[in-house]
Amino acid sequence: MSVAVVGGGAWGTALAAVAARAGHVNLLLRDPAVAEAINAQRSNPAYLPGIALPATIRAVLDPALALRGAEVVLLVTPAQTLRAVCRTLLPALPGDAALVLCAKGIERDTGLFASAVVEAELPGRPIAVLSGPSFAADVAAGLPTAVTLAARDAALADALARRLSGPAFRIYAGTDVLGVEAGGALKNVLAIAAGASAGLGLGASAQAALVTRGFVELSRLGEALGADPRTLMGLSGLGDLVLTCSGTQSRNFAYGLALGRGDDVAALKLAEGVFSAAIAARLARERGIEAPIIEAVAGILDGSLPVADAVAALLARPLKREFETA
Ligand SMILES: NC(=O)C1=CN([C@@H]2O[C@H](COP(=O)(O)OP(=O)(O)OC[C@H]3O[C@@H](n4cnc5c(N)ncnc54)[C@H](O)[C@@H]3O)[C@@H](O)[C@H]2O)C=CC1
Ligand SMILES: O=C(CO)COP(=O)(O)O
Repeated sequence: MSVAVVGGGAWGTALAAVAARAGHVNLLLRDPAVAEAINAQRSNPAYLPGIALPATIRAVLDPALALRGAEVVLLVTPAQTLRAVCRTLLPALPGDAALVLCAKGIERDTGLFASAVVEAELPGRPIAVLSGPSFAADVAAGLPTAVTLAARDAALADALARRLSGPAFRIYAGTDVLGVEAGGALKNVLAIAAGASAGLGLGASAQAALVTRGFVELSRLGEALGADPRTLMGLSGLGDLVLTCSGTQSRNFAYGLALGRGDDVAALKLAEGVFSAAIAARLARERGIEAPIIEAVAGILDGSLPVADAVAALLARPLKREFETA
């Protein structure tokens, strides 16, 4: 299957590098300087510094050229850009190309996950989602990584998992599209909380409590949205939550850390949780799901809740059972 990747940032470049081991990959991006660096120097210093890229990646600026003959198209731009990117691609997209959605987020204006956005913009296309604990730099460097790819059509998921896996990049196939998306989007919000806790110097015990109680929120909300609990316990839920809450290699954690320390966040890299927090909190509220950590992150980000007050509010919650017994 011939592959094209849309988005030449860290993750798009890393996924193109894996897919390019099995054949030529077109990488569609916007910045001529990045395209030039990839084609001439086999590197992407703007987004993946220090990593040598295979010669089988071709960076392309023209959608028609990039997508010609593509059987699989990976969409790897930030979640909030997905709808606009679909509209840009439509005239050039081969009708039967399978779309693999790799962004982790919730569309802030609609509350839709990526698959619903793409189904609305490009109806009738075969769609899969890919998510799981995987830092772009690790994947591009060939370090062992495992992720989940889900499509409603199980045979499509299996075929895509085979095509996109690499020697150290293991893709587990599944059919729970919503579960994979919910895990990937919600863990970003929770990683901001974990980073803020570290920035406030609350210690490793608080960190563990946040990750654990955060996972309860991810599970409750994910299940209320229709996710299979086993997916949420898997790579794209618990797995990615653990990774993203583990340190500053995560941009969401780094963003929270800066908030906790009172540092400026303006120049930080993309942190998808910033855009998903308020809508995640709203989705929880609308479904009557208790999600105090997600609510706290949303409040910190919209400026209504000082970071220190968020901690006090979480600690002041009434004591309760850890879980209800039948
Ligand atoms: N970096 C990582 O380790 C991982 C990232 N992801 C997810 O992948 C998605 C992309 O993240 P990164 O590549 O890391 O971000 P990035 O910030 O490194 O790159 C974003 C890319 O999207 C392009 N872009 C931004 N707005 C655009 C628009 N309106 N139209 C077309 N292109 C646009 C930028 O030019 C850039 O090439 C995010 O949803 C992220 O959560 C998922 C797994 C790992
Ligand atoms: O999704 C990721 C790892 O799985 C990347 O996390 P950050 O976007 O927080 O860097």
